[in-house]
Amino acid sequence: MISVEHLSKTYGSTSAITDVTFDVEPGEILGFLGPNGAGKTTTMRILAGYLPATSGTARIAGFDVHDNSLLVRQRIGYLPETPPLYPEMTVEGFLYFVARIKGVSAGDRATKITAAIERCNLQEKRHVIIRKLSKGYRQRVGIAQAIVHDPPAIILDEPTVGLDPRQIIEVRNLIKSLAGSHTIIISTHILPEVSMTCSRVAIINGGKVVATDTPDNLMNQLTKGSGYEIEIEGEAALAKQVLQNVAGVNFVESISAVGMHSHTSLKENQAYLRVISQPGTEPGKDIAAALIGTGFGLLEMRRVNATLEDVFLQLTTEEKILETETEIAEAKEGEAA
Ligand SMILES: Nc1ncnc2c1ncn2[C@@H]1O[C@H](COP(=O)(O)OP(=O)(O)OP(=O)(O)O)[C@@H](O)[C@H]1O
Repeated sequence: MISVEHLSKTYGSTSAITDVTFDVEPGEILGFLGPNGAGKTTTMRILAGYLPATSGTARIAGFDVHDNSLLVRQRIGYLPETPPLYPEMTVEGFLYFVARIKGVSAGDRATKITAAIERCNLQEKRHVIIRKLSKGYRQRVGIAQAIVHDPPAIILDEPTVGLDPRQIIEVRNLIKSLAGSHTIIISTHILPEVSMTCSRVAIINGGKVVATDTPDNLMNQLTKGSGYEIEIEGEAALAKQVLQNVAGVNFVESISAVGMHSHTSLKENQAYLRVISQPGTEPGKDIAAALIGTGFGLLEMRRVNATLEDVFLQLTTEEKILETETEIAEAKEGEAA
């Protein structure tokens, strides 16, 4: 339904996005996740036909967003970061206006507007002037204007920014209810938004897509992934040696009480360890047996799964670390010369 290939955009000498490629299947919700300045809004605006790309192509429902921008605009609903609302219009008046410019036939307008109002739970505010609405209701009007012509594809740029926690839940539920019958892209820098709402995620960083997969697959692929937190009685250094030799164990590290998910205060001769297991392995039983078999007291052991936050941090910070290491190496070479 949405197909993006090798899309790049430069603003003067600033490269906003580089070689962005991804697809969104019909009925899917794709989370376009990235930190501030990653290139999310630039990509959303190109997809919505509001900004020309420097190179590459984007197609929605088979139409090129640049060559057929009018046809594309009729087939998408777009909620920009700041919804384009007319504050002096009533909710219903505004939706009539949008339905007309989106090409909804006069005979269909009343039905489609009522459907959008009901879908966005705006019945009570139908005749209220937009200026008088709270931020949460305005956002719902923003979503209503994006769906009023019943487009197959919906593009939402940071749809929950500035909302309070209750409004955020309402807007997320509304977005989820649109999936299936619509294909949706949500751009966000908020991780929970993606794991709660989206079936797939594309992570963008520094203008490049660094991963595209389901949240679960991304977490499974994470090398520094799932494992166990263990509280032992005995010497940490010795326990680490024992655990390093257990099959399925990737590495072992000592952690402080603060690093434990649930912690009690440590007594003398007690330690907390984190064991990271190799992807696809479950060495829990062998870890417990190895510790007890070598005379350690096993006070607590719990499984800890990688979170999307871990994936996100790994994917969006790795390049920086490499850069820094290169910089350090170059600096050292410079010093030696
Ligand atoms: N009109 C512009 N002129 C010059 N540079 C721009 C322009 N718009 C965006 N940029 C730059 O392009 C890059 C990507 O910006 P973009 O707004 O797409 O990121 P974003 O992921 O949406 O960020 P945010 O979450 O902060 O909105 C940034 O470095 C930004 O400074």
